[in-house]
Amino acid sequence: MSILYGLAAVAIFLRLLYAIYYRLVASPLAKIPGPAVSKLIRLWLVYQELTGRRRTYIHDLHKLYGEVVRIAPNEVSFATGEAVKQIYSVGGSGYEKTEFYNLFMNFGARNMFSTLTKGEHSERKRRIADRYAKTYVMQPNILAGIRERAVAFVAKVSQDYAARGSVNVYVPLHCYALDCITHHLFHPYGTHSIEDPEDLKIMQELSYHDSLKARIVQYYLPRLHKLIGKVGNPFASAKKPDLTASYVLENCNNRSASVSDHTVLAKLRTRKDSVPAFEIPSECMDHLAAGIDTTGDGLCFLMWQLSRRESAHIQEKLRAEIQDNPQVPVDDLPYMEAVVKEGLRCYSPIPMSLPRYVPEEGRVLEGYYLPGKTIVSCQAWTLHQLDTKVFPDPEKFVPERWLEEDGKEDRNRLFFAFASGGRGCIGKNLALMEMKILLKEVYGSYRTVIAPEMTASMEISDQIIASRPKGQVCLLRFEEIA
Ligand code: HEM
Repeated sequence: MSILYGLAAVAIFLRLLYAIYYRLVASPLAKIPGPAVSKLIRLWLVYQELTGRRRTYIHDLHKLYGEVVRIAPNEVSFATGEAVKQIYSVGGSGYEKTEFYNLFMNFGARNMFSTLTKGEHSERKRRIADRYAKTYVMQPNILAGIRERAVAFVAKVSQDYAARGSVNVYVPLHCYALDCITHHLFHPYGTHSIEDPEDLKIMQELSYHDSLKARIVQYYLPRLHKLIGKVGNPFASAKKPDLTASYVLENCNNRSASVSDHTVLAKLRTRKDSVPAFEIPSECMDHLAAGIDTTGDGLCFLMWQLSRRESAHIQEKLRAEIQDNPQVPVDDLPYMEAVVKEGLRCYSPIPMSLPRYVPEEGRVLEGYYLPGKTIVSCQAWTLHQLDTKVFPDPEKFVPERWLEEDGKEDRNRLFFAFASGGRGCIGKNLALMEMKILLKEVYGSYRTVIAPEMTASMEISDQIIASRPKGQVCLLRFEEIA
């Protein structure tokens, strides 16, 4: 018996030795630079994810090892424009998504964002893409809906400022993003969370969740997640967005017949032939969630940055452009465009890596052979900073860099805030118009500065894929321009 145990121990030892040899030496990925620990085990990367440090960990590895880094035994991170093109754009939608995106199913059903394969994705995208096309978003009735919410935002902040001497813009900005996306999805049943305390609860439920750890456990250990969820372990219990779910289900199931023709829901309903009824709430819930924190946090970081002392001249320049061109559409203001783009470069609402599988046959990328099913990704945070020839002083907020002709192509190639290719952000045009219209309403009439009592951290805090200001408080003063 003891001989058998001995043989088993030797077999396990040899197996382990071979695994180490394979990962460090024989694997096709062995030549890719990276720390030995990453080449040997995924656990170190998972630890970074659990502690909300994946983005900065990968970024530091890129600074140390260069544009291509092996971050786990079967995972490689890239930071070049060529990799962006190959991974996310070639063949329309690029490489297939990994199971990570299962986390974004809603009500047990898939939606466009969480579909893994190209075929399924393009079928879903065809159903609704026109609702987010630039020409569609630029229609007067759509823009009027956004402007109406921006005016409500300004009314709310000026009222709160008069009452308290500073405004925590984190709250009304997320309300604004929620009200805009629900207008696009469900008008006339969009939320009015800027003014209505009941709708405000939906924003609070969505924007103050703390589910990072639970979702990492759910991704890596789905069975354990289910099991320990039953005994109320905090690692397993991502808080369910019940109010939001009820709101979405109510609109999709009970009010759908009477929503306006321009809405996404109306479009989903008219294509009954191709959209199974049970998938409609999942799709709408995804757009609602995708539209709130991204635009809300992007605007929050941007307004904070514009309110800092060192940005005073930028704010003045933006205000001058707005005031000198009252009749020019916001989308045609070059400095506004540069300010928004620089905001999204410095504070990408989705700064994390977007994982994809190398196709079965394998691929050569940036000179390295990658076998099929290797996980590859790029992250906006690194693409926007690593190459200092393209982005000199990358940590500085300099909108002017986007106005220079020299190097324009390279900058645009590395700009990844909305990802790119067929699976890039469908809400990009809507989000950009929301941001620009709000900035015009605010900075055309107000000067903002950081309130002296502002002590909350504006450090970027990573969530499962998006990021938000760590303190979730941003106190600003609003001084009316005479
Ligand atoms: C500043 C605001 C926004 C940013 C920075 C942003 C960024 C992104 C990024 C990086 C992706 C790709 C994610 C991935 O591949 O894992 C994405 C996808 C997506 N975004 Fe946005 N987003 C923003 C606003 C919005 C809004 C307002 C909507 C409203 C509908 C939206 C809806 C979506 C959807 C549905 C997808 C999935 C597209 C697909 O799979 O084809 N986003 N977004």
